[in-house]
Amino acid sequence: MIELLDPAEMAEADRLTIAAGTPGIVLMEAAGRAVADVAARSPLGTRIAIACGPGNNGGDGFVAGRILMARGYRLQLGLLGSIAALKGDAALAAAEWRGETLPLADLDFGGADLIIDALFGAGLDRPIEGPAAAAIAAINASKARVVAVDLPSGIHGGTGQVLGVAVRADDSVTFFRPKPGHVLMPGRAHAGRLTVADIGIRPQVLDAIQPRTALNRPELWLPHLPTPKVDGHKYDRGHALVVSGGMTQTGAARLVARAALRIGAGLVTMASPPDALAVHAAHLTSIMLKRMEGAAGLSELLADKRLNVVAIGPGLGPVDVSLPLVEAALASDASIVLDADGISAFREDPDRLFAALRKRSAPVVLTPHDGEFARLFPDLASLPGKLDRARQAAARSGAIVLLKGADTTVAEPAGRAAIADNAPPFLATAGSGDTLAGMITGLLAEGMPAFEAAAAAVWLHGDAGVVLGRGLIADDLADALPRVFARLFV
Ligand SMILES: NC(=O)C1=CN([C@@H]2O[C@H](COP(=O)(O)OP(=O)(O)OC[C@H]3O[C@@H](n4cnc5c(N)ncnc54)[C@H](O)[C@@H]3O)[C@@H](O)[C@H]2O)[C@@H](O)CC1
Ligand SMILES: [K+]
Repeated sequence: MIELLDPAEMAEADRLTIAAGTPGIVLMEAAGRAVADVAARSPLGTRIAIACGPGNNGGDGFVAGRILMARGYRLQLGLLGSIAALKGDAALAAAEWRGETLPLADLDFGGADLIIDALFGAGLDRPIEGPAAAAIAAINASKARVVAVDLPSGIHGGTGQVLGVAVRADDSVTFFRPKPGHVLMPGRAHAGRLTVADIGIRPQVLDAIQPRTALNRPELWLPHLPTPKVDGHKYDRGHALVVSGGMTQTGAARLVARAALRIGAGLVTMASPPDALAVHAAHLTSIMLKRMEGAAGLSELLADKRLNVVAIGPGLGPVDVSLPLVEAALASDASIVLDADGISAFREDPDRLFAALRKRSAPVVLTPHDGEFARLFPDLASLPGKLDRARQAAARSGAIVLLKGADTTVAEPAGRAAIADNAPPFLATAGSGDTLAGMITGLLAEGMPAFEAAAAAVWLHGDAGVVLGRGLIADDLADALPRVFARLFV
């Protein structure tokens, strides 16, 4: 598992390591060396400019400068503030630097082939302005390759937000573990290629820190992915019910149903309003079809306890239709994936949803995009950072909250969260979200725990996008799953 440590957790990792006997300057030496190694992928003769800030990020810059100079690179180093004002490890690192230290404003970024951005890292705590902002503008205007130390300066390590202005790096070199800000947008786009260097912090410090955020990678959920038994039966793999909208909007529900079946549900049944039965009958093959007369009809269907998951929301229709249906689903014992119109149904009264959620024992996964999120959690929508938004929404609602985007974040009420970075831009296409809802539904049907099911579906959906690449449409995503699984289980 790849844990993501926010700046406070990372500072704690440093502190514990130093307390256990490794001096901070030893960590800084290792950090500076890792930066120098990435910079040194550019050949000798490269003209390097190093921009150092007033804290330990700048200290890393001094170390990298010393090492690169010893390797024969031509370089200039500029400092924001004075050497005399440096403290602690940064002061020690600067004392070992034998070259000239220019005022930051005197650095010739335009004449550099490579810029090392060591202005601010984990300690950035306010918007950047003044001379540092001018330096960042000059770095971004230059044609040089940019290597950021820890984080691109201006990106907040916890949220990925830009504070004022931010460096656009080609490479970022971080230490021990990545931060949420390396994965959350726009931080990920600013960071470029990420190198995570070992600087001698022992993974045992994580036992004390207990990080709650991880990168969404298979290690996180693979141990929970159900494997069908050799002597098993389709009834062992769950039975999902997908609730369809009316005659003119049935496609979304079929995307959900197909994805649920493809990913592994034993059986999938489409619950269809009477007017849409003929349309579905013309399209469905391996998915079963049942007639559903309004909310009462849905309740009747859900009296069959073998239906262990309900997917409801995609193409469901306006609030007068959708609200009673969702309330009928919420009153059942089944797990629920609530998406799209099913979420918007509560825009006038989100507390009504939260109250219903508190009464349930089976899990609910909410899968809003930003607009739907703002309908349920208007006060949280403006929080900086998707991670906090998802986490606070999960805590408030008691549901697993999956907040979509290039950095889809899944959070559970107890605080665990996973951030994905594998979705290609082609995934942002009509019906893609319906397929994702279906993938979660299928994994829940098979009995996968809800947080892991949501995280797994996000990753598998992203990988289906990678497998298909340019030209994909949502209809293809479910059908790409066999190839995705083949890659996963090589
Ligand atoms: N022993 C350690 O703690 C280690 C730290 N490391 C480096 O240390 C960095 C963190 O060091 P620090 O905590 O000193 O923090 P930073 O060096 O990131 O920045 C803190 C300094 O910048 C100032 N500052 C913050 N925001 C500003 C703004 N918007 N405008 C102007 N000034 C601003 C602060 O007042 C403080 O002086 C990491 O990112 C990493 O590069 C590495 O050397 C590994 C070891
Ligand atoms: K930096």
